This record gives sequence, C-alpha cells and structure tokens, in this order.
Amino acid sequence: MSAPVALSVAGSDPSGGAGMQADLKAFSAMGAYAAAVVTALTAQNTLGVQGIFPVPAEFVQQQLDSVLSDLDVAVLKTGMLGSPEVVEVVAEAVARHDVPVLVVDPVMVATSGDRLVSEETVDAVRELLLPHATLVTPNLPEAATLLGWTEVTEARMPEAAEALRRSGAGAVLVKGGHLVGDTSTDVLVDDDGALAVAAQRVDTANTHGTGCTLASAVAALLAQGVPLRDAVQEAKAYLTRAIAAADGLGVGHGHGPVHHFVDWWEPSRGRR
Ligand SMILES: Nc1ncnc2c1ncn2[C@@H]1O[C@H](COP(=O)(O)OP(=O)(O)OP(=O)(O)O)[C@@H](O)[C@H]1O
Ligand SMILES: Cc1ncc(COP(=O)(O)O)c(N)n1
Repeated sequence: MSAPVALSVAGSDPSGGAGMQADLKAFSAMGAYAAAVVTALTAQNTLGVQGIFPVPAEFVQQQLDSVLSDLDVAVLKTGMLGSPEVVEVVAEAVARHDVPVLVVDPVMVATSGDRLVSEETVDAVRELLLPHATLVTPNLPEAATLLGWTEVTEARMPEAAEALRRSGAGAVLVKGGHLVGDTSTDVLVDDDGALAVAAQRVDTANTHGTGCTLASAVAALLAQGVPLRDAVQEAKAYLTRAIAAADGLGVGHGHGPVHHFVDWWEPSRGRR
C-alpha cells in the first residue's frame, strides 16, 4: 500500500491562499499525499502581488528530478510557471519520468489583476505543455489568450474548450468564475462531449486561490483513480463549500482565501 502522490509545480504565495500553498492544502483536503516543486517566489497577499523572484530553470529541473526519481507521482499539476525555460524543463521532465497524468492550470493573472507570467511563457505553455495535458483549466481570459481570441463569452465556452482540445489536451475545463449571475458554471469538454458543471454563486469577495484550488482538487481525485468527469464534479462541489466558508475564515484585508479545510475544522473552534 502506498498513498496516492500529487505533485504541484507552481509559484509560492506566502499569504497561503493561492499558488503552491493552495495546491498543498487542496491535495491534503482531498486525500492525496502532497509534494511541491517551487517555480517562483512571489511577495503577495490578499491585496495584490508586490514582487516576483523566479527560480532558475536548472534548479526547477533539479527539484523535479529529486522528486520524480524517488516518489511514485500519480498526478503532476502545474500552476504559475515563471519563464519559458521553466515550462521547457517541466515538459521534458513529464516525458522523461513518464508522469501518468498532467493537469495544467494556465495561470496568467492573480485575482488582484496583477500579471504573473510573460506572454512568452504563455506561448511555451500552449506549445510544450498542452499537447501532453490530461486536463487544462483556463478561466475565460486565459482561454481567450491561449486561443488568440479577443474574448470568450458564456455562449462560446463549449466552442472555446473544443478549440483548445485541438492543441492536443485530453480534456478542457473552461471556468466561468468571472461571469455574473446566480450560478457559477464551468464547461468541461472531453471525448464524450461537453458537460456544464454548475454551482450556486457565493456572494463573497474572498475568492483568492479558487482556480488553483479547483485544479488541485481535481488532480488529487485523479491521483486516487476517480474518473475525470466525477473528479471535476466532486472537486467543484468541494470548492463551492470552501468558497461558502471563506467569509468565516476572514483572513487578510482584500480578496481573502477560501476555506480549504471546510470539511475538517469545527466552525466554532477552528480545529478538528
Ligand atoms: N463567487 C463564486 N461562487 C461560486 N463559485 C465561484 C465563485 N467565483 C469563482 N467560482 C468558481 O471558482 C472556480 C475558479 O473560477 P475562476 O474563473 O474565478 O478561475 P480563476 O480566475 O483561475 O480563479 P481566480 O479568480 O482565483 O484567479 C470555478 O469553478 C468558478 O466557477
Ligand atoms: C503564485 C500564484 N500562483 C497562482 C495564482 C493565481 O491564483 P488563482 O487564480 O487561483 O487566484 C496566484 N495568485 N499566485
């Protein structure tokens, strides 16, 4: 017996709500052993991003080789990738170590609106990572950028997901968090066609890290052998519970984090 291992390859958010820290929390909450390779340090909080310090590609590669040569990684999930060179070493390591499942969250901009990666890095993600991805999870602006469209409207979400699948990704989940309305609907397109994954929209400003959390929750479930469509629906339900509990967590003065351990902590005491 060994625990299912999920590996996050992402940037650090020292305020703990997004990036690698969100990934580690979501993996743990969803039952996977959590490992992490850091691609960039950010100085950020719930108000914005104050600084970025990239990790050299050679050292990202060294971290990847350390982890992948020892741990039996079931799923590798990417988030912020600091440079085209980092994208290159991640794609190369995925191939060389036969990583069985790859979830790509094509992170471009933080909830605060601050840009996290360059256009060249986005190009590298499109060309080098998407063809190997089991699942890609863009939000609406990320889907538009990857496709070279001016925007992706709600009506064109299935078409955008289908178009992105032509880049070689097995499945695409276009996230509708940036829309308005009573529900927050995402669209999954896989071999079986399009599936709308909807949840009640929570009236809160505390959505820092929702994208990282959703992709990581799906990855943790895939690591445990849950089929993709079930994993996406279960992860979406978990994320919605975590967003609904975010105001109760009350961390920071801007867009606060979601409550990753909503199913674990006693609301009154903040612990299990
Ligand atoms: N207020 C909300 N209530 C319920 N679900 C939400 C809300 N905001 C976002 N979501 C959901 O959170 C997930 C992430 O969506 P979003 O489109 O915001 O991605 P993102 O932009 O990568 O994340 P972020 O906004 O944290 O940068 C999606 O499943 C989306 O439907
Ligand atoms: C290091 C890092 N990675 C990713 C995000 C985006 O997070 P999200 O889109 O989930 O809010 C972030 N703010 N910081």
